[in-house]
Amino acid sequence: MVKVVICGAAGGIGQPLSLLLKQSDYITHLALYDVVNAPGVAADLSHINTVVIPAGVPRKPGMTRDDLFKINAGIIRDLSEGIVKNCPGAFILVISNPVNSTVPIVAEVLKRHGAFDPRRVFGISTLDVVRSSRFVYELDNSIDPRSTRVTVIGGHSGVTIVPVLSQIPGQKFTKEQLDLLTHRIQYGGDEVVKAKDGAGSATLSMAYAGARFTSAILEATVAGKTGLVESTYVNLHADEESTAAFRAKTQLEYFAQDVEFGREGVSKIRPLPELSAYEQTLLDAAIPELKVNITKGTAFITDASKI
Ligand SMILES: NC(=O)C1=CN([C@@H]2O[C@H](COP(=O)(O)OP(=O)(O)OC[C@H]3O[C@@H](n4cnc5c(N)ncnc54)[C@H](O)[C@@H]3O)[C@@H](O)[C@H]2O)C=CC1
Ligand SMILES: O=C([O-])CC(=O)C(=O)O
Repeated sequence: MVKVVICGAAGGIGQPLSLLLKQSDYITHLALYDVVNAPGVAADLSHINTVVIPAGVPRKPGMTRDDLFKINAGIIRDLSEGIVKNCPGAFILVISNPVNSTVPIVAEVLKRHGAFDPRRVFGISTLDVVRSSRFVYELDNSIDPRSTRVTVIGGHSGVTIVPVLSQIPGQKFTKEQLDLLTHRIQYGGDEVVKAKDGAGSATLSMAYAGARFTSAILEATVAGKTGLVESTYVNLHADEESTAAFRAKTQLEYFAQDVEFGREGVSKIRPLPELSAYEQTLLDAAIPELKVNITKGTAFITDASKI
């Protein structure tokens, strides 16, 4: 029996995401919940394998993802409490923004209850990867977006999104092209928010990205497939050994990076790919911003006076 629950299922992302996940071979029971039936109050939510969370408000033009913190932080905290109560061992896949802060909120709630396993909590940053291969293809039609996976590291907002375009085989982008691509990838979400003009943010592309990520998790955790890799925002203690040097150097506890999945969720966090000087500069700009985002999420649970 493999139960998956979507919290915030009535929303823009939740609806198409549920349609895509209904086609999964691995899910025997897909539960869809919205506000009133969040896990904290639902009775039948034991034995949940995976919880996908797109609950919360999306941006309007002119807002940053961080502007959503005021409303979404509390929603994520309450849902996390519900998860602890009903299905503490579930894999938790967070879509709700600001992902850089909402993932630490989930972790801190779970820690409070002694239920935190860093291998099982993920921020879904797959949309940055999807956008990267699409935008690269628009610039160079000889690159197939279906088979060209761009590693995106850092986080999921603005300057914290660091696409590692130098790793694309045979790429020869000029500085001008790199600037253009990087900006589009970092601010692709803003482009959509602006185009929707008050009607929300990316929904169908996020549903696609969310279904792709959830499917990879299920293939690894349920079907035991190996070798599945996605860039995702995780707590670096999920793989103490591989991340020790990076944590010591940056003092970061959370970071998006290529992660290999296994039966328990994270099986390995891949080492950072070799970065060009251009990408190193992007990473240097991402780190302080990430620290602020992470501290804000953590403090929301541990010491609200710091926010
Ligand atoms: N990680 C990513 O790459 C992306 C993240 N997002 C984020 O996903 C979130 C959802 O976006 P949309 O689906 O477009 O928004 P939406 O407003 O269409 O839907 C949100 C849903 O959450 C529900 N909800 C609100 N409070 C809740 C609670 N306490 N418990 C359970 N459900 C609750 C609402 O009733 C609604 O059904 C936003 O925060 C948005 O910024 C959006 C696109 C990409
Ligand atoms: O930009 C937003 O608000 C939604 C999002 O995370 C994205 O589209 O990448």
